[in-house]
Amino acid sequence: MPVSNPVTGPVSDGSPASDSGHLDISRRRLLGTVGAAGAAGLVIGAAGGAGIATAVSDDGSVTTGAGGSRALTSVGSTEVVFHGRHQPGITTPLQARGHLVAFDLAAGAGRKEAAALLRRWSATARTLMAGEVPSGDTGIALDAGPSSLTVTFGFGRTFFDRTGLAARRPAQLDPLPAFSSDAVDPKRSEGDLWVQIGADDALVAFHALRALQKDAGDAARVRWQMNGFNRSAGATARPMTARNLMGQVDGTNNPKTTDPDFDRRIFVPTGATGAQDWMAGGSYAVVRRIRMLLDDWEGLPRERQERVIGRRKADGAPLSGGSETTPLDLDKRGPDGKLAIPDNAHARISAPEQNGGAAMLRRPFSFHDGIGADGTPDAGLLFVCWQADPLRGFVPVQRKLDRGDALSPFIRHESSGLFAVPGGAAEGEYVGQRLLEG
Ligand SMILES: C=CC1=C(C)c2cc3[nH]c(cc4nc(cc5[nH]c(cc1n2)c(C)c5CCC(=O)O)C(CCC(=O)O)=C4C)c(C)c3C=C
Ligand SMILES: [Fe+2]
Repeated sequence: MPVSNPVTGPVSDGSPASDSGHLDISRRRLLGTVGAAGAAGLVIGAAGGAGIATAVSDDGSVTTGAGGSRALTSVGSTEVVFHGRHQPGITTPLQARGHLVAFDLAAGAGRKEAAALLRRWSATARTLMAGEVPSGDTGIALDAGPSSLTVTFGFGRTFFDRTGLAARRPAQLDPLPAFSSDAVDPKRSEGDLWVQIGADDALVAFHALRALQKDAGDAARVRWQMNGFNRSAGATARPMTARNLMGQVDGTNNPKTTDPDFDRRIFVPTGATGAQDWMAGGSYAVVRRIRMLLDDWEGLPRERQERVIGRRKADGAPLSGGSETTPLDLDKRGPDGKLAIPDNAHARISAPEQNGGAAMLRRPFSFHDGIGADGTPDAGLLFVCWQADPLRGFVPVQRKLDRGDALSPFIRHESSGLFAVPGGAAEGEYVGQRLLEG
């Protein structure tokens, strides 16, 4: 039976490898132990350097077990493929844990050092995503399977000057406009290089973060780092759209991979010319750390919270009626003659039909970095959105939200980044090779 995923839309549980390179085994029948799997099917042998054993049950599901003696739960066994047309971590279903890290190249490091770094990083990402254990490993993730680990690499505007590649910098990396409601800290913004790590296990995610930081060596140093989370797989009775820390169902109206125009909106086409040629199959990520003013938000009665967004809190259904997936009826009026979805409601203002069709794929993590001296939580959304061109995605929508979104009094954009995320690496290639060696 197909299930719905907040990022990719309906997901078939029949095919082992989906469009997004996700070996989709997590939603199939769980196998308790290799013994149980063996009764149902066949242990087909070891995969990877960690002595991982894979079991196939009679319904075709695949479970991977550490050491061959014990099956992992399906959360641990799910593997996302590193190589492909697009990098992983864009259409991959939201993971429970995330790290966003920006690096600056070290003084004196240029194109040659950057190429060597991307080669090292790609090799590490491929190894860890396959659940293999690199030599000299820290041991942090021993016993765990790949756990849907993804690692995604991007280049910031400043990377191109540092590497002598300014002529190949796409215009899409021109700085985002300043928005009137911004309270952006430059030290926690932008960066030469950006790495997004996601995994369904916190140790697996941290393990990848450590390995990549070590790989950076003398070539690059961390500029900023942010840690995020989402709901764990299996926490709800059925797969459903995620909630954010305001308690809203968030992600409903994301573009779906099955939409006919999905690729055109999210990925740079093959055949792109000029400075964009190396970006074929790539995408642009806008990253915003958005603090939620939770005390103020939680002081609002539920009905007012719902009018701020234009959707019901319980199930995410539009205030114009229907269920979560019913399209917004922006013209519908209540018995009092007022618009059912208020004219400053967040969902109305951000809807593609209000923005000349501008659309983006939102793939955020929540964050919580402790309680401030004033007693308020430093918590909110690590908003990450993907598009083929930020000027036809994030920018027009944020311009409009900036002018009159009912949500604005309850949030604060505290940092910002824009990164060119090249297409995925083919077997034997590293991410960014077409730029760095082209
Ligand atoms: C500029 C882009 C956007 C920012 C920044 C943003 C921040 C933000 N959003 C929520 C909560 C929700 N957003 C929802 C919908 C929605 N938001 C954007 C864009 C930005 N949001 C878009 C394009 C859409 C889809 C609009 C549509 O097509 O209908 C929703 C409704 C459910 C959904 O469709 O996801 C919620 C809830 C927060 C809390 C937030 C900043 C912290
Ligand atoms: Fe939103």
